[in-house]
Amino acid sequence: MNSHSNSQQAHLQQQQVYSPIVLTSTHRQDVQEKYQFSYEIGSGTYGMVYKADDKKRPTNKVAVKKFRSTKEGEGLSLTAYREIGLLKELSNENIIKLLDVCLNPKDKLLYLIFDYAEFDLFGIIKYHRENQSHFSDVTIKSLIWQVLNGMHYLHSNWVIHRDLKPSNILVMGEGKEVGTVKIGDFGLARIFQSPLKPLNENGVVVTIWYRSPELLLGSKHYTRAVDIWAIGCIFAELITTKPLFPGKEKDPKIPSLFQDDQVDKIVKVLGKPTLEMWPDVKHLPEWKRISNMEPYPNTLAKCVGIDEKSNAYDLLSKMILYDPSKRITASEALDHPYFKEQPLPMANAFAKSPIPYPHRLPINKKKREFDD
Ligand SMILES: Nc1ncnc2c1ncn2[C@@H]1O[C@H](COP(=O)(O)OP(=O)(O)OP(=O)(O)O)[C@@H](O)[C@H]1O
Repeated sequence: MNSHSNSQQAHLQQQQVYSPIVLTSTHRQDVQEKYQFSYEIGSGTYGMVYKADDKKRPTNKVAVKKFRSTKEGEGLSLTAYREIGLLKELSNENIIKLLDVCLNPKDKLLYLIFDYAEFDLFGIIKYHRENQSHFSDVTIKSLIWQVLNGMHYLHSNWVIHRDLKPSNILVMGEGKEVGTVKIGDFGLARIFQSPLKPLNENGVVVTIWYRSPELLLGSKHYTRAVDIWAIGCIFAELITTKPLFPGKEKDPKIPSLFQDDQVDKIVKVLGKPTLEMWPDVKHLPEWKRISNMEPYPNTLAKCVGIDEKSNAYDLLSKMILYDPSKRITASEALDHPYFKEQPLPMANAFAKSPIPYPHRLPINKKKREFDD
């Protein structure tokens, strides 16, 4: 290739990278003009979540996620805006609908507007744990089937969630979708930050309980298998109502990212990973740290309290598998005999309406004004 075509190509590449993104008027709208804020319902890594009404369709409740500003002077990259635009295109019965994107001219913050879901698995599991009651088999199966169905859709569209946990698994509380699972927060981890840090810059704790062993051992590559591991952990948690691997997070001031206690919790349930079961583990940066550990037997069935010969155990053990390349995929899991035997999964996971769990409350138990 001659130098002329080389420079032309470089110019073209530059155009591709720096072509201006056209922010439509919908993006630049004042959120308070479009949405009537009720109160704050929670906060997480990225900012606060509010319950609100869509002023044009007041019967429609929405959840508005207000993103914290990034460091002084640092806006969101064009790539981030483009990716958010792509998330708006995603649509499946088991993922939460991103309805609108607002760049608020007043505070210059980004707001994402989602369908409102009355419940999430964090609250629902907590309710059962505190009441010492258990989920029925049909509820567990319906919840896991729907999570896998939403995840299969995301994975087929090249979206890896990366931060799946009970508070991100929402459940609709009313209307024709009552009892339906909606996966929330998908795509955000990649756009905004890596969830590898135990504590983010704003001091919000990021849970490591659902983190896969390959990430814990230092892999920098996110694959679909990290989401399957998290779903496996949530499956076990639904059965027992207790987290399967509740590791203690390390003090973030300690420089190493290696989470000893989290790894320890996993090894004590699944046994020590061997090169036979996971040949590629030897390439992971932190492999040395576990290669000298004592061997343990695999006690997963006992820890979860299910029969080793059951289909439920077979599926669970294929999700919570050390080697990510051998871990079951979402599409294979949906085809597993567990979902073909009675009771069959249902669209309303709770098989009754209204769903008998406490509704979301304002986080300060009193109405909070949007701007205070
Ligand atoms: N669409 C929604 N409808 C109703 N509640 C929601 C919706 N999206 C999120 N929430 C709730 O708002 C709260 C805060 O959510 P958020 O996703 O910001 O944080 P998180 O999941 O607790 O933590 P992280 O940000 O680290 O993932 C959670 O209780 C979550 O269930």
